[in-house]
Amino acid sequence: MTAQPRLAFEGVRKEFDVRGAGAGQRFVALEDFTLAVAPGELVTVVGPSGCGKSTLLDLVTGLSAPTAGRILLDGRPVTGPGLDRGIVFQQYALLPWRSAQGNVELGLEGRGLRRAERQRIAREHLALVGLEGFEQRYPHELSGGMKQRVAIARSLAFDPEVLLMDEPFAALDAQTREQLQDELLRIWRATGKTILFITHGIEEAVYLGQRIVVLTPRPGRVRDVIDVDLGDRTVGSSTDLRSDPRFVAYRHRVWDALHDRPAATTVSAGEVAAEKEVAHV
Ligand SMILES: Nc1ncnc2c1ncn2[C@@H]1O[C@H](COP(=O)(O)OP(=O)(O)OP(=O)(O)O)[C@@H](O)[C@H]1O
Repeated sequence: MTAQPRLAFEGVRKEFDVRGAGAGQRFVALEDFTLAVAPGELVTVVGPSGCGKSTLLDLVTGLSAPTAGRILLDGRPVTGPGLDRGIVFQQYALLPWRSAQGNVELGLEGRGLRRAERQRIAREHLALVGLEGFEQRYPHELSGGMKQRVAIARSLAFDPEVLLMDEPFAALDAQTREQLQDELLRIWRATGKTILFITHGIEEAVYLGQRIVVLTPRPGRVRDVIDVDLGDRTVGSSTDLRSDPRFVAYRHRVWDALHDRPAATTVSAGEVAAEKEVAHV
């Protein structure tokens, strides 16, 4: 990568104090995490439960600081939270007493924008996520998928440099999840945002990522970084793409990396192999 990365992790390590049994010791959650994410790139991070995926996002949001190493956003060290990073969690975190429009406007308050301007930006972003006509609905009047669309609109409305997504579709049913994956790809293409997407799901990591970072369990280290080339991913052709031999080959490669099998045993792209279903490892 020659241009300056949008987001760079340089030898990031995160330790926690151990409580209870083993108190006084330090627990290493992430070790030597190094990665450069280019502007406009969509990178997925996949790893087993407890490998430090959420810890990694906390570090990028600036909610916690690395024990060693550093994180740079456009070349500047991350030292705390900021509006240059938007985050979407698994739980939608919408305010129940505010409409969809009101929830999206929330992120824009305190930015010195006039009310009419906030309303316009919120409406535009609700339209971007396919919620035109639902602006006045309250969270309890929206489906899980719609709530997550509102959360995505809210994160994009203040125009962050980077969108951080922490298993955003994990709580949704399979069909809604696939729909929102397509929506995310469409939104990503429309906005050109840099996205770091954390997931448990191998298939989700392959479907969305231009690159997939595979983490090892305790401590979380980069086990593999896989470039994904699936040709022209036409949104809406997800069923076909998921059964494409190249897609299946990538799934196997990620599965092997997660199970610490050497790369030599992985199937090559184009090779058709039996499907293994590993939603959670
Ligand atoms: N504040 C903390 N204090 C002590 N240990 C912590 C703290 N936060 C996380 N950990 C530990 O660090 C490890 C990584 O946790 P993290 O939540 O980042 O994993 P994860 O990959 O996101 O897991 P999951 O996929 O289950 O959500 C875990 O073993 C967890 O217990």
